[in-house]
Amino acid sequence: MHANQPQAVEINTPAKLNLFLELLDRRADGFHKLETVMVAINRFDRIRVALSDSADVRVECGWLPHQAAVVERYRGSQAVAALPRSQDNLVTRALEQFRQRFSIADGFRASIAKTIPAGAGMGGASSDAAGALRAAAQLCQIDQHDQRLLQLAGELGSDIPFFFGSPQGAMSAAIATGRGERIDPVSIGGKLHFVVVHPPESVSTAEVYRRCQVPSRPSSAAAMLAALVGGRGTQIASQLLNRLSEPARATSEWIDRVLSAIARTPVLGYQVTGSGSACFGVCPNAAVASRIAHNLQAAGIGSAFAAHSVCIASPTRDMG
Ligand SMILES: C[C@@](CO)(OP(=O)(O)O)[C@H](O)COP(=O)(O)OP(=O)(O)OC[C@H]1O[C@@H](n2ccc(N)nc2=O)[C@H](O)[C@@H]1O
Ligand SMILES: Nc1ncnc2c1ncn2[C@@H]1O[C@H](COP(=O)(O)OP(=O)(O)O)[C@@H](O)[C@H]1O
Repeated sequence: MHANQPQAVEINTPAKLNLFLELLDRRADGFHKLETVMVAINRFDRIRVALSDSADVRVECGWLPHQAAVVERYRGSQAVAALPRSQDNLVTRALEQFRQRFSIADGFRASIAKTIPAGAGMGGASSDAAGALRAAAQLCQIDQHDQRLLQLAGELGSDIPFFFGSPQGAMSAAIATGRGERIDPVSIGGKLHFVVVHPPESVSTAEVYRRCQVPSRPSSAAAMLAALVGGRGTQIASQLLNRLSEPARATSEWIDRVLSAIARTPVLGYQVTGSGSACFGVCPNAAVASRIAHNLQAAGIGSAFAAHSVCIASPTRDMG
């Protein structure tokens, strides 16, 4: 280790919402070619990664108190995704692969404090894995935008590269193609405001993709991209699309309940995010988003919160 090398790195890993998701084709390997527009939002897990003299990877993962209370309230009623044990955590796989790929002799210790609901279509596991890889890269003095690192990220999970942000500077939204691993940053004309509702039932991404259908004439994301540049909530709301919403609704009855509750509020438009089960509404501003979140929370359909778009942040060093 060099004298000025950080011992540990921390990073806030954001959740994402899919504003647009269209399926283009089913590939021979079972994955789907898609076009999706994702935006990072201010709901974060916090991950700390440290180097270790013992040549292995260990990961601790737990809910922060507020989210733990939400999970506890619904435990036993419906399947709220449990947090995986260390060996099944995507972060463990990410750090193990990182050690192999970059021939790192040291081991890693990681701890994750979670607030992003699991199995919600908000990308929590992918964001944690991206944070772990970016932190490990910083600890080992490897450039965070090194092509080998991005390649590894894409192999580990389709959504992981989005959470690396852009080497060109601050990025909060992007269009993802391929199976989701090819990222092009998208400009947005201002901060976007949302209300997000996560029902007390998680959904498996693989199960939703198993039930999906590729349309014969897929829609294009072009109008959504233009609406984002304009930054007007009403236009963005009119372009929301999610081709996975039907198979997601068929997988969990909660999704229809949440969507009808959101439909009764003054949101500008609403949709399922990713493969569900969380749904969101586009709001004209922060005050409206908070008021709607408060009312939806009282409706007993899960956990509701206001959110806004954020830039994907850089890891911070800890020399201690
Ligand atoms: C649906 C989306 C939309 O952003 O997000 P989530 O709902 O998971 O957050 C993504 O496409 C999810 O990406 P991610 O969660 O990284 O999926 P992966 O781990 O790569 O794949 C999980 C499973 O989903 C299916 N899969 C995933 C991506 C893709 N383009 N086509 C697929 O068919 C495959 O069956 C795969 O085994
Ligand atoms: N660090 C992690 N955080 C949350 N879930 C994880 C993690 N690592 C692996 N998983 C597993 O991945 C599944 C889905 O991950 P998540 O990102 O929360 O949902 P989604 O793919 O719907 O966005 C979880 O149900 C859990 O079993």
